[in-house]
Amino acid sequence: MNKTELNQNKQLPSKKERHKLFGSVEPGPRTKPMEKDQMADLQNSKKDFLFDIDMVGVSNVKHPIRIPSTMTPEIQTTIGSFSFGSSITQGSKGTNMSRFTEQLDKYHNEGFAVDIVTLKQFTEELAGRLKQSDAEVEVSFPWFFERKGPYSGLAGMNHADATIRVEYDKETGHDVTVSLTGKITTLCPCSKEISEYSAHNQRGNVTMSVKLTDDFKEQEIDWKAALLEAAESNASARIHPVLKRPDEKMVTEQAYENPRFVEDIVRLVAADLYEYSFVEAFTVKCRNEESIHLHDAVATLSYDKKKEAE
Ligand SMILES: Nc1nc2c(ncn2[C@@H]2O[C@H](COP(=O)(O)OP(=O)(O)OP(=O)(O)O)[C@@H](O)[C@H]2O)c(=O)[nH]1
Repeated sequence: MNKTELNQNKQLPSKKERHKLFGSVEPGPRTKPMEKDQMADLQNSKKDFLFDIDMVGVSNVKHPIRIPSTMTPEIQTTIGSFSFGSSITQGSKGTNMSRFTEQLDKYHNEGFAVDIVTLKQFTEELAGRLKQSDAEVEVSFPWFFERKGPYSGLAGMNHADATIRVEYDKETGHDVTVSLTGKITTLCPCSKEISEYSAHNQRGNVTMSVKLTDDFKEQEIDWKAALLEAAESNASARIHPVLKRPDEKMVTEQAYENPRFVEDIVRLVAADLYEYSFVEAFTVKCRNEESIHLHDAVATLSYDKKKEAE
């Protein structure tokens, strides 16, 4: 049916009358100032407000961002979920929340590419804008990468969940922690050992949180690709978007030849992170979605190379 054939016989009241019908009322008298400089500024009141606050800010801010990558696609537009904050002292009532998103828009207008150098600059500038001695910014986003079938070479897109967290303090400088959750295939070693045929397998979620060394250079290392490789190269098999039968055979056999418990995964991934010179400390978690249970199998391992050096 097209526009002219539609039967529109109902006589509706005007939009203004409709709003009134549903409860809208005439605006009341305006007694408070409209000009910014005459408005009360509660958040900037100075008094003894009992406690310092560790962090106050905004979270769950969705924004388009550009992500550079050494894997294809080399630049991608994706959606970042941001949180911003800073501490405030006992003497301040509140922070100026509009300044977080105001700064985000400034960077957006300058073509915000979310890399570590830019985020460090962003966080330091934010502390200045807030007139605080510290600030923190965290952004999480789905990072996409091309993956080819091992035999056919047919490509498709996979993704991993990435997070960058930058903490800035006027006294101590920047601390950067990056995280990546990649998905892998694991095949149960116990099931393989005890069964006449087959072995059950799982989809594993490997989350690596890594504190970067102060001299980390992202022009030399793509941390996303490095963490993904740590997870996938230690798995029973990698996960692929496109698999033809020869690919499927290869992936199935590879998983059977490389059985892994959840404990094996966290230890093997930890070994790779230990060898990465840009990693100062790390936590590895693996959560296997079990195919023979309704529950998941989980393991966590943390290591701090700085403590080892002490
Ligand atoms: N501090 C504080 N602000 C809030 C809270 N809830 C909402 N707001 C925000 O207060 C913001 C406006 O505050 P400011 O950023 O201080 O605005 P302003 O004082 O005009 O901004 P400046 O000119 O930068 O000082 C709005 O964006 C609201 O979102 C809250 O719980 N605490």
